[in-house]
Amino acid sequence: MDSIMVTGNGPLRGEIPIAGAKNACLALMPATLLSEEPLTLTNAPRLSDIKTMSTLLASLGAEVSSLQDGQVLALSSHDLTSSRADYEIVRKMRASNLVLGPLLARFGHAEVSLPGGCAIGARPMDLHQDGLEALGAEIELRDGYLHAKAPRGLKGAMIALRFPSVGATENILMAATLARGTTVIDNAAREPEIVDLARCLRAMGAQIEGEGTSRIEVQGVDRLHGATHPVVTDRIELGTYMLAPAIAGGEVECLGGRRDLVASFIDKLEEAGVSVEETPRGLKVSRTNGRLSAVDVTTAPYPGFPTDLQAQMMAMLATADGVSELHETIFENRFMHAPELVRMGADIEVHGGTARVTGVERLKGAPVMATDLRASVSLILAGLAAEGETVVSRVYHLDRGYEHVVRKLSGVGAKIERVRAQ
Ligand SMILES: CC(=O)N[C@H]1[C@@H](OP(=O)(O)OP(=O)(O)OC[C@H]2O[C@@H](n3ccc(=O)[nH]c3=O)[C@H](O)[C@@H]2O)O[C@H](CO)[C@@H](O)[C@@H]1O
Ligand SMILES: C=C(OP(=O)(O)O)C(=O)O
Repeated sequence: MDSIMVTGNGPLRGEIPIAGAKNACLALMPATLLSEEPLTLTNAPRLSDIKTMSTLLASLGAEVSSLQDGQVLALSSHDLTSSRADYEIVRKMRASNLVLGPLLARFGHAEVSLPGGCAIGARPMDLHQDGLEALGAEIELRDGYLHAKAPRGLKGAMIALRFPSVGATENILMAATLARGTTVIDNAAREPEIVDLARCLRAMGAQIEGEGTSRIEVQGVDRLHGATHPVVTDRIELGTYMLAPAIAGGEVECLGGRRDLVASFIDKLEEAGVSVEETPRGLKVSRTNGRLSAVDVTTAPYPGFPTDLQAQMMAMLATADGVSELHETIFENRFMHAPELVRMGADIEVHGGTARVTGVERLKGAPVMATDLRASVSLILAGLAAEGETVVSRVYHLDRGYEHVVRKLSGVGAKIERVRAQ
């Protein structure tokens, strides 16, 4: 297995282009299942998760072509042959569950393997299931698969989510586009990826209002048509690279970055002493003077502080002056990076959903192991300012969500390389 070697070598300078959002693209791709006509996605990120979703869609009979070095995805679901999402693919990536709503809406039945938990938490699908059942689906769990059918078709309904789940909102939203009548999703997730999905569905002919608020209303239509849609900027990749100069010092412009995508995250950066400036091309981040200050962070659904930036933020706070508390409220087991940061000399105590980080002057390079996607990149960020060499193993987690990480970071002066497995 490949690993990444980083050597802390001082301030970073230059620009980093930010890719299209993994989590938006993973919801947009299954939207192809809703229409017989082609869907083209531009600004797609080049990631292993996107390849996994392509494989899943191809297993259902969809055609997926990757054009322009992977930045354009041409999808067609004209001749679907299967409505079964197999365990062998679903187990590799939880977002595979996003084919459930579209398949059910298009075919009136679907069998989707239950993804199961992952390193960060149990991640059940009860909200997806309850929402689709409210639309008239009958769903039962058999042999590890959710067997869903809607013998009389889907019918619009009032659905109030107990929690604003991103995936459940996406599955219900996609299914509702082809349901008869009006669907209202209350306490809907408000993430930019939901807004992006709604915009794409609208370009395909869906009637949707309220995306980006807690109440989404959908008027079902008989059919959706083809469309071309640009994937929204990846706010998590953006936040990750904004932390590179915050940790290592220097000034980096993140091209394509927008303040509104990461406003609550920027509030915390600024509170810690990082400077963030909007430019015509994106966001310029700099840290020029001295040590950063400790800040407390609580993760929350959008527009709150994203759980997907919590690990990376911890890497920054590991060397801030004072004691920071990080409260993780979305996933029950998302501090797996803490013991690895401790191996690098960080002072972190974890009690349940709270991590108490006492900033140290400097981290020291060490061999560390990534357990999930954001944990792996947090260790790379920590390595940027650590003394000596940090070797991050299990890089396949990183490949799920960060394209060209070595190229992007070495482009701003970091000493980083991928060490290929023998
Ligand atoms: C591919 C993708 O877009 N992944 C993102 C998506 O994941 P995902 O869509 O899985 O996240 P959710 O918003 O659904 O999950 C948030 C919380 O709700 C719980 N829950 C969710 C569904 C359900 O039916 N029942 C239930 O209890 C989960 O266990 C978790 O504790 O949003 C998360 C929260 O912003 C991000 O961290 C992930 O990167
Ligand atoms: C948790 C993440 O992804 P997924 O939902 O695909 O596991 C993530 O992107 O940080």
